[in-house]
Amino acid sequence: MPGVEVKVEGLTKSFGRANIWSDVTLTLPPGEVSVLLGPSGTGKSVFLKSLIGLLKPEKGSIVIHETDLVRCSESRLYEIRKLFGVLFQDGALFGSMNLYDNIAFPLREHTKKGEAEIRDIVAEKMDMVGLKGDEKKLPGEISGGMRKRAGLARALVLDPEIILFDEPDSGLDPVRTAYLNQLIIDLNAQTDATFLIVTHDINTAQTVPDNIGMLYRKHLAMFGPREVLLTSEDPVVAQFLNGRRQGPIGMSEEKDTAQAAREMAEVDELSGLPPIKPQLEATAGLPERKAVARRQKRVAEMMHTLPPAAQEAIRRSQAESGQAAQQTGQQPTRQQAVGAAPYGRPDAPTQSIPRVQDAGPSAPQDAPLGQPVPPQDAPQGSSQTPQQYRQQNVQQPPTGRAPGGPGSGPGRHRFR
Ligand SMILES: Nc1ncnc2c1ncn2[C@@H]1O[C@H](COP(=O)(O)OP(=O)(O)OP(=O)(O)O)[C@@H](O)[C@H]1O
Repeated sequence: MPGVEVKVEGLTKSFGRANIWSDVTLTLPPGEVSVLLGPSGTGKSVFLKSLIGLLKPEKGSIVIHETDLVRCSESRLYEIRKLFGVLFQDGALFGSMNLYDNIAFPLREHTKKGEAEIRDIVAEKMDMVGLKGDEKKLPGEISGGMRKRAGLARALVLDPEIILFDEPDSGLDPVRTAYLNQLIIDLNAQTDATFLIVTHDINTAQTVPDNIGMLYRKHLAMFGPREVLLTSEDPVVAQFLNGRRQGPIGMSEEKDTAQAAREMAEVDELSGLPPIKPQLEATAGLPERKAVARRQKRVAEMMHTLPPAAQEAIRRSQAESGQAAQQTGQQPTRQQAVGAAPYGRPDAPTQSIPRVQDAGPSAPQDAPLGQPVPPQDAPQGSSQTPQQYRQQNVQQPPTGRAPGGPGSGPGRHRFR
């Protein structure tokens, strides 16, 4: 099923008096792969949970298929949640069920399909994630990477239009992460669903997404084509992409302005960025990602609004993929042709990460909050029970409102 656009506008979430982020505005383009980065504790998981209606933002809107999830009825929210597949960090499998039953579970819970049809669907999804033959294994008997792939197969069985990945690479070695990243791109080619991945892994951010966003200092500091963030020389981005201690991001909170400025002055190479890596392509033999052509057209239309370094990187990658197509005897794609057209206003400004000195004082991200954590936010172990699944899973009707801030109001209408 083709992916759907997700339009987030002016979204604000607090727990009691502690604001997590404010005024988050972004659009996940249909069928494209987007990554959300950000230092620990900046509210990436809270954002994912808000998208699927497990948490209720107090301001703003999340519009999917013309429904605002923040304000719609519980029954409509229940319908919209069926469009989502979610890969939780640990796969969130039921420890007592084998992989087959785990993956069949949503079909048995939410559809009237017979066992023969369920068998075909489970077999197809297990094959897609490379788990054919492992049906009888229990979650405790397999590796973390296999558990993630089983969780992914379970997220796929209802043919979701949107798939959310909460740190798919956590706990995996670099080789397994590389395989999983290729699997994500291959699944995007096969499903054309809209993907949003929360990750800390720089290699994932560099090679997988079409778009990258970054949460920082309680705001969405940036969201746009991958080349914008990957070429940004902003100190926060440079520190994050290089995994350095020196810079504005501290251990558990942002550093104060003076300390960050001292470190910046002491270390000259802080402005450098790692080279841009080519984006992964779907494995040979699979269908081409439909999102690629749509994205190229979209990016060509917004090219004049992007910073010069991002424009240059986009042109370079289009030229490289055009050359690769020529070498393999393929026609250059329509997008490569679009990329060769002249661009207007190459120096137009775009949104950037706020400098340290621009930002106000910040509270420690890990400060204890005066509000009880709702059940769905409890830490997940390596397995769960069907009852926990029913509490947490997006395909279940909400059992009650998660505590949010006081009241809800109209969001500001501003798109990035
Ligand atoms: N239900 C809740 N009640 C109160 N505070 C919460 C709740 N859920 C999350 N928080 C707080 O919100 C903040 C952001 O948490 P979140 O898990 O979204 O961060 P994150 O960016 O995903 O972090 P990490 O990268 O370390 O996983 C944290 O300070 C956390 O304690």
